Amino acid sequence: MAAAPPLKLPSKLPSPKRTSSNGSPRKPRSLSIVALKQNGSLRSHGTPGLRVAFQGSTGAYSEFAAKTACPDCATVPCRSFADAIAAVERDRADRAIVPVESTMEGTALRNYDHLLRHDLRIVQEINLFVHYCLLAMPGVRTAELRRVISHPMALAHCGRALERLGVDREAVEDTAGAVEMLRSEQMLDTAAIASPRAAVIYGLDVLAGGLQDESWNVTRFLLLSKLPEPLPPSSAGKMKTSMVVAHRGGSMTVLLKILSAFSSRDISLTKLEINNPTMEGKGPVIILDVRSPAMLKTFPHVLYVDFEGSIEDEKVKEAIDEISSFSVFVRILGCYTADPHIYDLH
Ligand SMILES: O=C(O)C(=O)Cc1ccccc1
Repeated sequence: MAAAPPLKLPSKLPSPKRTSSNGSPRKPRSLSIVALKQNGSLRSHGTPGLRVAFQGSTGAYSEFAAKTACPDCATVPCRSFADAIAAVERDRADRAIVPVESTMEGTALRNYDHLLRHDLRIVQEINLFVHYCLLAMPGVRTAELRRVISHPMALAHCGRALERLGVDREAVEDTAGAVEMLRSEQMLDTAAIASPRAAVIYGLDVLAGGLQDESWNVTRFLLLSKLPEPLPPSSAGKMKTSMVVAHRGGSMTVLLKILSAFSSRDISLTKLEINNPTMEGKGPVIILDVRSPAMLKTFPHVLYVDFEGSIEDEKVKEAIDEISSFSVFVRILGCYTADPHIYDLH
């Protein structure tokens, strides 16, 4: 895998609006949670009662992102991201939300892998500032800590702070799940890294805030749907398209051809990530070819490409046709309105 280029959100979003999704950044919103039981038909983002599945427990960052994207939705906690996808596939949720990249760590390839194996489409993106706090059981002091637990991304984003603390690190499924675990097992030598809101929800003490190694810490989430949605009107804002290009050899040649197809038509790329897992001794990338009959295919080389424009634009169609003619596999992952905001929920 090529080194993941950090997301350059400041330059992509010239004057990002740090927006509180509820108009009051400090006040926790009450979240409505539904169990994984209901049946229902597909609803659009704005519809009250839309069910959005996320990986984690109540208070996870993904849940905040879901509430930001669809303020009136009911969130559906799931044990894993695979379960969140399954919830949508089995109509127990209308959408799934997934963190796919962060300014500090680049692309979360594991989550992309899940996305590629299923027939879901990206229908919206959400950029969220992520602030991490160190949370412990009431009364516990920092000097008493031996261990810190959290989601792997949170542990990675707070590496320097954890080194200074000199504690063991343990990865768990999600940040809020870590807080829940502290609470239910009454752990007195362990802290969790999670949001200030998780501290309020679970009644823990905040021992420290701003734990992330870099203050500019934005995570990009994608909202996924089972069925295609009508493209938003052009008045809704700039459109963006995500696609995957997979092939069996000559990464550099394919890369140059892709760049040429886009640059010759003046189409701006907002993401370009090369994934060559077999070069690291890992298995190939598995992608569902959604054309009929749908089938799983394996590829040693994959490129994730996001660009400005809609699949209905003539020049975008031409670029995709040109790329498809290079004996590569192309799948459009979604076409959606580019999010001009960076939401701040701390
Ligand atoms: O664990 C969570 O709370 C999540 O939603 C995953 C995550 C972790 C860290 C940053 C963004 C999302």
